[in-house]
Amino acid sequence: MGAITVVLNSNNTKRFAVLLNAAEPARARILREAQNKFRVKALSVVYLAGGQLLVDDDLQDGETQVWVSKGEPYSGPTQTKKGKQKGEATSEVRLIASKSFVDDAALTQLNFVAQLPGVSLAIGFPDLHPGSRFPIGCSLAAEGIYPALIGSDVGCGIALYEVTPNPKSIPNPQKLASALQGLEEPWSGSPAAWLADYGITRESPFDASSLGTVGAGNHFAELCTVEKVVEDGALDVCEGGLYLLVHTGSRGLGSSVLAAETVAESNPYIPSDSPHSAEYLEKHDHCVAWARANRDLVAHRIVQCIIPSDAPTKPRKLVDVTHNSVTKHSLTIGESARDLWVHRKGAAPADQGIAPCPGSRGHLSYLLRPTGDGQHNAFSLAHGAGRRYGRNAMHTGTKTNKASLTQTALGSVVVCEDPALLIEEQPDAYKDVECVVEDMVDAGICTPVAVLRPLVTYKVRKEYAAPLLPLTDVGRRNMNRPRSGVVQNKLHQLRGENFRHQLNLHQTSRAIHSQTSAPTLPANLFSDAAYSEDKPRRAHNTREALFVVNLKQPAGADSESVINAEERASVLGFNEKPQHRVPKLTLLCLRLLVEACSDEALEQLCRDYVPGHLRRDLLRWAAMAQPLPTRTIKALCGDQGHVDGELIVVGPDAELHEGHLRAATDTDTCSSADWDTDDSSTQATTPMRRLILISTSLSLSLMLVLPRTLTSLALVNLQRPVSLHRLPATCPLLEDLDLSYNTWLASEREAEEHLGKVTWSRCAHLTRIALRRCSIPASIVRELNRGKWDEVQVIQ
Ligand SMILES: Nc1nc2c(ncn2[C@@H]2O[C@H](COP(=O)(O)O)[C@@H](O)[C@H]2O)c(=O)[nH]1
Ligand SMILES: [Mn+2]
Repeated sequence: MGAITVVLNSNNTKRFAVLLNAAEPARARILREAQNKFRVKALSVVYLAGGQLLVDDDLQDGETQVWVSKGEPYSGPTQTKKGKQKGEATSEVRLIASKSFVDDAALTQLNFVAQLPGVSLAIGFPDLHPGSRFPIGCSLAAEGIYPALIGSDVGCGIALYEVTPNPKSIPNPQKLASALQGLEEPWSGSPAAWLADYGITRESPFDASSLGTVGAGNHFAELCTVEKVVEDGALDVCEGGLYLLVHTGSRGLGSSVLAAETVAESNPYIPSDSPHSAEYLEKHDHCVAWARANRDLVAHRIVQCIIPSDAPTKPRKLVDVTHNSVTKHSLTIGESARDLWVHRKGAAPADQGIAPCPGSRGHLSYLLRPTGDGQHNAFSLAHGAGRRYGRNAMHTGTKTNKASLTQTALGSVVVCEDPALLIEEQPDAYKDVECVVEDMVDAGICTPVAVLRPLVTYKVRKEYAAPLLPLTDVGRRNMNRPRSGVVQNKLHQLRGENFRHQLNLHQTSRAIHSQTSAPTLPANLFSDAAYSEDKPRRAHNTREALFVVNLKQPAGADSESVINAEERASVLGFNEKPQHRVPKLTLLCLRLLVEACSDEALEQLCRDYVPGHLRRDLLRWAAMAQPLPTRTIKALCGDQGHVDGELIVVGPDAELHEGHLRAATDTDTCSSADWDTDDSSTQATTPMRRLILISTSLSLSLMLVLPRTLTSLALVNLQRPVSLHRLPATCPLLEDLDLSYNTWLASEREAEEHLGKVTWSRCAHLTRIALRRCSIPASIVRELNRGKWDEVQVIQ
C-alpha cells in the first residue's frame, strides 16, 4: 500500500495525495478522505485512469491516480490508439494532454480524422474538444487538403495589441465597458481602402457589412492588463499596462468558401498541387488576410472608443496568430521527412514566435514561446483552454443571476447582451488554462512568457438591427439606376447582411417570417369548397366554416374540439385575417400540381424543381386553407423530413410520420453538435426548428424522438393528452410553445395535472407560451418563471 493522488472528477484541478494502509479498504478510504478534503458529501464513485470503475476495494499495483465523482461521467485523461488509414499506410495519433480533461467524443473524432485517406498524423492538444463534425484543438498532417477540417471560419485567430503600456492607474473596467459602443454597426470607413493595406484587392459581399465586427459565438475582444511578465523583455509588454486581445475571423467570408467546396461532398479531399488546390489556397489565403485585417480593424475601433482621437492611428500589434488554416511543413513521421499540409483546426502555429493562449473571460490568459524543433507537435500549440462543456450543457435550467454572469471572479466586466451566449460562454464552460499550459510545458513544446488578466470582455451588444431586405428586391430596385459609390456600398452591405441573416436563420431560425404576398387572385379560387360564389352556400360558407368542414370533424368530437381558421392562423403566427390572405400565383400552381401528381412524380417534382421556401409556403398555406394528407406532406419534405426547418401537420387526414422525425433527427443531432462550431458557420443542411401539429395526435414514441433542435413547437387541439413532462429533455432549446385549444387543458384541474408535471425551470430558453382556450393556474405561471431573467410571456 502506498500513496495515491485523488482528483476531483468534476473539475480535475482539485487533488490531494492520500496514503493508503492495509487496515482500511482502499475505496472506502479514498471516498472518506475525498469527502473531507473536497467538502463534497455525495462523492460515491471512484474511477481509475482511463475511466474504469473501482468497484471492489482493492487497487491494483501501478495505479497512481483515481478520480472521485458524484456520479457524473469520468473526466480524466483517456488513452489514444494508433489509427490506421483506409489504405495500408498507418497514421499516428498523438495526444499532448495528461492533466487536462479531454472528452471521449473528441478523441473519437480525432481517431476518425486520423483514418482519412492521406492523413499521416493527428495531434490533439490539451484544449482538444469535440466540434460539430471534426475535433477542435488539433493539428492534422495530410498529403492533400481537406477544407472541412479547417472549418468554415478560415483565418480565425487571436491578436494582441498595445493600448497604453504605462497607464497611471489600472482603468476602471465598468467605465471601459461603457465606452465600448457602436461596434456592431458596419464600419463607416472605406473597407476597400482598409483591405488594400493587406494586399486584398478582391471585393467580397462581407467587406462592407462585417469588416471590423467581432461576430458572435466564441469570438471576443478583451481589454486586459499584464498580470506578470515571466520572460523579461518578451514582446516588450509591461506589467500593469493596458492591452487588447482580439479573437475573430473571416466572418461570413470563410463560410462562403467552405460552402462552395462542400456542395457535392461534405468532406472533399483536394490533392496537393492540383489546379483545385491552387484555387482553394487562393481563397483560403484571402480569408486569412481578411481575418487579420478584420482583427486590426476591430482593435482600431475599440481603441477609438476608449481613446477618441481626430487622427486615429492603428494600435501597435504585438502578435497575431491564425488558428484555423492549412500550411505546408516538412515533418518526419516514422523514418522519412515529407512535405505535408498541416491543417490547424483550433491550433496556434509554433513557428511564428510568441502565441497567445486565452483561458476564458473569467480566467487568466497566457503568452507562450514555442520551444523544441516542432516535429513532435507539427509546429503547433493549443489555441486556448478549449471547451470543457458543450453549449447545451451550460443551460442547466438553474436560476442564473445576470449580474454574476456579467461580472467575473477576477473583477472583470462582460459586455454580452445575448442572454444565451452569456450562459454558454461562462468561464466554467472552459477547461483550466493552467493545466493546458502545464501539459504543453511538460511536453517541451512551449514556455510561458507573460500572463494576462481580463478587464473587459466585449462579446455583443444589441444595438444594430441589420436590414433584412431580400437580396433580389434590392437588386431589382437598383438594376437600372446608375450606381453611386454610396448605393454600391449599401448593396454590398445588404448582400453581406442577407448572407449573415441566412446563416442566422440556419443556426437559430428564431424568426420565421410569414409571407406578405400581395394578392394576385381572388381567394375563392383557391379553396375547392369556396370555388365559386355561385355555388350553393352551405350553412356557413365562410372560410372558417370551410376549414372546419375540411378538417372532417372526428366522430364524437364536439364543436369545441375543432378550431377555426382564424384560430389556426394565430397558431401559425399569421396576423392577418385568413380571408385577406391570398396565395401567390406560384403557390396556386404548385397546389394544382400537387393535386395532379402521383406520389412518385410529386417527390421527384419537389426534389428537382421546387425550392424549399416554396414548399414551405405551400405547407403553411395549406395548413390554413386546405390541410394536406400525410403522403403529400412527406413528398414536400423529401429526405430532410421538414421544409426549410419547418414542418406543419394538420389532421385528421394527416399525422406526424415517424420517418419525418427520423430524417430530421438524423440530420440535426450529431452527438457533439452542441459543443462548438468554432465559428458562425452554416451547416450543410438546415436543422428542423419549428414543428406545428394541429388537430392530429402525437404518440409517446414520437415525442421521445422530437429533434433537439426545435425552438418552436405547437401542439394544438390534439385529440389526446401528450407527455408534456418529456419536453425539457427532448426539446432543450424550446423558445415558443403553443398548447392552445387542447380540451385536455381546458379546466384548471386538468391544466394543473398536465402542466404541473413539467420541470419548467429546465426549459431555460422558453420565452412564450400560448394557451388559448386553456387554463393556466397561478402555480404554473410561477414555475414557468423560475430561474428566468425575463418573464415568460403567456398568451391566452
Ligand atoms: N480570454 C478569453 N478567452 C476566451 C474567451 N472565450 C473563449 N476564450 C478562449 O479562447 C479560445 C478560442 O477558441 P475557438 O475555438 O473559439 O477559436 C477558447 O478555447 C477559450 O479558451 C474570452 O471571453 N476571453
Ligand atoms: Mn477561433
